[in-house]
Amino acid sequence: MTQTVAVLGAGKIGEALVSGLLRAGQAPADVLVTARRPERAAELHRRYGVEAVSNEQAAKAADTLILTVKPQDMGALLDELAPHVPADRLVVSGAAGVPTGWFEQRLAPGTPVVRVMTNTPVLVDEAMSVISAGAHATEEHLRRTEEIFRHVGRTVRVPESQQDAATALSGSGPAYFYLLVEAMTDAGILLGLPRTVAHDLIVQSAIGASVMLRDSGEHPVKLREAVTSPAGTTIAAIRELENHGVRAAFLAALEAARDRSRELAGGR
Ligand SMILES: NC(=O)C1=CN([C@@H]2O[C@H](COP(=O)(O)OP(=O)(O)OC[C@H]3O[C@@H](n4cnc5c(N)ncnc54)[C@H](OP(=O)(O)O)[C@@H]3O)[C@@H](O)[C@H]2O)C=CC1
Ligand SMILES: O=C(O)[C@@H]1CCC=N1
Repeated sequence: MTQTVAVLGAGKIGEALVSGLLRAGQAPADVLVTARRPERAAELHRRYGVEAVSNEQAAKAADTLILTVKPQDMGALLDELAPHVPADRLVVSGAAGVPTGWFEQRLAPGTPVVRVMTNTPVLVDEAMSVISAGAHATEEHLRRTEEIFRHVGRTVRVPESQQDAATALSGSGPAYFYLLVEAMTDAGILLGLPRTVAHDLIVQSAIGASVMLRDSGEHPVKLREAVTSPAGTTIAAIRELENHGVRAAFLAALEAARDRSRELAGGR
């Protein structure tokens, strides 16, 4: 990796990407960051030794620009950035909802744009990053993007038409698991366990179940069946989950997340 990468709007996701790039061997001199607040810029410089520059300087200096501001801040960023981005730069957007066409309309004709939906496990190198090409992005641009995001987890390519669904599933996905852990810990307390014990039991069960899902190659139904003994405890719980419509709640919830991602496309 010898190309310069700039992370514009280095908040939670942007900082995790900077950290991943450096751990993968990219020299701090080849990584630029931008921030809205001077104290945030200083913090990133202190932590990682990377140079904090203006958005305009980043646009002029970096081969790849990764935009990690919130969707609602993307309009202001593009107004500032667009006049300074040469058409041979690769622009990677990490924002939920915003289509590549929106960037293409604001950048010089022919500028390659790639859209990525990652997730917060990027902080522990276990991200799921979902990648789509815009109209002018070639195989080489997709590979460059994959190379960056592979340092912090897995990558998968999908057509851009599937990005709002991917945002609902893996972009927001970690939040659903945290909610589940929270609810199950409360249940443990209801059953008389100390909070710390309940938390540890659920977290380790979640880790064990996740590793089995990833490594066994078995369908989740098979894995669940192996836990569910005839007339046993698990089926008693599953009856209640079905009675309370948990499966239907997930279908409705992910539809709502997908719809919100679509709405963000028009919200800047
Ligand atoms: N959080 C998540 O789980 C996921 C988020 N995403 C997407 O990633 C993006 C970033 O999310 P996240 O990291 O959580 O958000 P953060 O708010 O942590 O990071 C965004 C950063 O951009 C800065 N910023 C805003 N405008 C500008 C500007 N014009 N120039 C320079 N910096 C600017 C903000 O500054 P300030 O600190 O002053 O606000 C902030 O530090 C979003 O688009 C989101 O849709 C994608 C997948 C998962
Ligand atoms: O909630 C959000 O809008 C962002 C995008 C995916 C996860 N967090």
